[in-house]
Amino acid sequence: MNIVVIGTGYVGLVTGVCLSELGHNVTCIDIDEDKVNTLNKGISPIYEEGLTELLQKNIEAGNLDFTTDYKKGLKGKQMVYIAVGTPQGEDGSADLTYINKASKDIALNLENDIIIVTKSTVPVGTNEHIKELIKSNLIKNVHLKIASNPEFLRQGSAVYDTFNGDRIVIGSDDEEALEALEKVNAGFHLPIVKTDLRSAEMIKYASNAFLATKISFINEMANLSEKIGANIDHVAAGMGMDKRIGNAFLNAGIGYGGSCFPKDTRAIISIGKNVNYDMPILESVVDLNDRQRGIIVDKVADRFPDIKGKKVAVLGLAFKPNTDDMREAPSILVTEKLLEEGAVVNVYDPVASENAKSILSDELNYYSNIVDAIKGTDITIILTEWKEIKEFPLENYKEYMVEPVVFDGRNCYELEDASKSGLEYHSIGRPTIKR
Ligand SMILES: NC(=O)C1=CN([C@@H]2O[C@H](COP(=O)(O)OP(=O)(O)OC[C@H]3O[C@@H](n4cnc5c(N)ncnc54)[C@H](O)[C@@H]3O)[C@@H](O)[C@H]2O)C=CC1
Ligand SMILES: O=C(O)[C@H]1O[C@H](OP(=O)(O)OP(=O)(O)OC[C@H]2O[C@@H](n3ccc(=O)[nH]c3=O)[C@H](O)[C@@H]2O)[C@H](O)[C@@H](O)[C@@H]1O
Repeated sequence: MNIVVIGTGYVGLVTGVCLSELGHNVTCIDIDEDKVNTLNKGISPIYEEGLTELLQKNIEAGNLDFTTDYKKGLKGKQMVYIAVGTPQGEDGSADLTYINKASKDIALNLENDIIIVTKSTVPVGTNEHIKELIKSNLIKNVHLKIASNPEFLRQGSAVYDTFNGDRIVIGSDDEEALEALEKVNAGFHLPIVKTDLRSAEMIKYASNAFLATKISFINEMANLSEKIGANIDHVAAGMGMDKRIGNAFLNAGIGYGGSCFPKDTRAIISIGKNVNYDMPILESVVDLNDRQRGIIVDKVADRFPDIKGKKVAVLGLAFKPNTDDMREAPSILVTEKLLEEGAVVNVYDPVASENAKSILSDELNYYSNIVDAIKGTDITIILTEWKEIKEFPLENYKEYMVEPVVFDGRNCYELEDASKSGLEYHSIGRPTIKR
């Protein structure tokens, strides 16, 4: 199949690369010229395991190329995937500016019949809107079909998830579009859920909202466990063994971040508002998550009422491990609050530091390894559970810090190990270890 993908962010790039790996002929279009030039050289602008290898292999094989030119990109293609961003608007709803612009640009450059496939996460009803928008701006009398194909990949394991996902969802009110998409995706050998347009759009929001709910739920249990002397690790393990609950997504911590859960939970609440339907469960999920992000700073303030002049190391800046993405990362709020209180803040992240520099305060001191970041500090705060941080020996905090007090926002260490290490160790939903 000849395919064009609009947008080379996480989703567009991974989709384009993986479809080319299946043997499809793929062109990716982006408005960002620098990105397109970099990609044509085989360099990935994002950090994702396995992506660069597949990118280079398929460019060399002649299956994959990148352009800013819609006319060239769309020429002779049978399918156009839309994978541009749908960020959070000011009122919490999904901002469709990029979707609208891409749709108009497709219409103004399209010269043959095409199936439009929406990969971006869009409010229910948007696919119909996209089709109408393209139709009303067409320069040639061509035939359009539309399908929704929401994306479920996780950052940090995007390529793996694409080839090993639990399901592929395709929604359309057109049987031929469903069949064509089923064929395009056949090479992934994954279960395919076929449904109508609106249900497919809703599956995406409902899935993200449910996962976010699971996280806020376990965080609420963690906060209570801490107050009544229970250990959330044991509670989650005991709950998760019940197959009806499942053990995934029960890691308590400082809340969910990233480019999707925060915006998608707010967007679905806004979808409800549009039809006068309140969503009290999701309102609470969002509210608890907002509070959870600040919980580690509250713990520091309880223990050290005045941190002015104290040296603090922050380990992990990305919103989760294995990505350099800083969108909605808890490190934004935490470093801001620490600096506000007058602390001297050292930071370390294995890959997100460069991105962090353009987002976080210039007053932070960046280090290229954990030992240098914690040397001479009074407090260490862990915000991202990178493997390297989880495997960093506990004895080292005692050796390099002035006073070894560690606040672990991701429960990286076993409580039993922490209690043997001679540290003062605070974590989430577990008893504090005193020296
Ligand atoms: N990031 C993720 O892990 C996931 C994201 N999604 C959804 O996928 C969509 C895309 O997300 P990301 O890839 O993270 O977005 P992103 O913001 O990283 O990238 C969007 C890309 O689209 C390009 N773009 C914007 N307007 C354009 C236009 N008119 N023509 C051509 N290119 C244009 C931008 O230059 C950028 O490269 C969103 O709706 C998101 O909710 C869904 C699942 C996972
Ligand atoms: O729509 C999207 O964009 C994507 O959103 C999430 O993927 P992602 O944001 O990349 O990362 P996750 O691994 O889901 O983690 C999201 C946040 O939840 C937090 N989290 C996750 C799991 C957990 O048990 N506890 C927890 O606090 C993570 O630290 C992170 O901040 C979903 O997992 C993907 O299926 C979906 O496609």
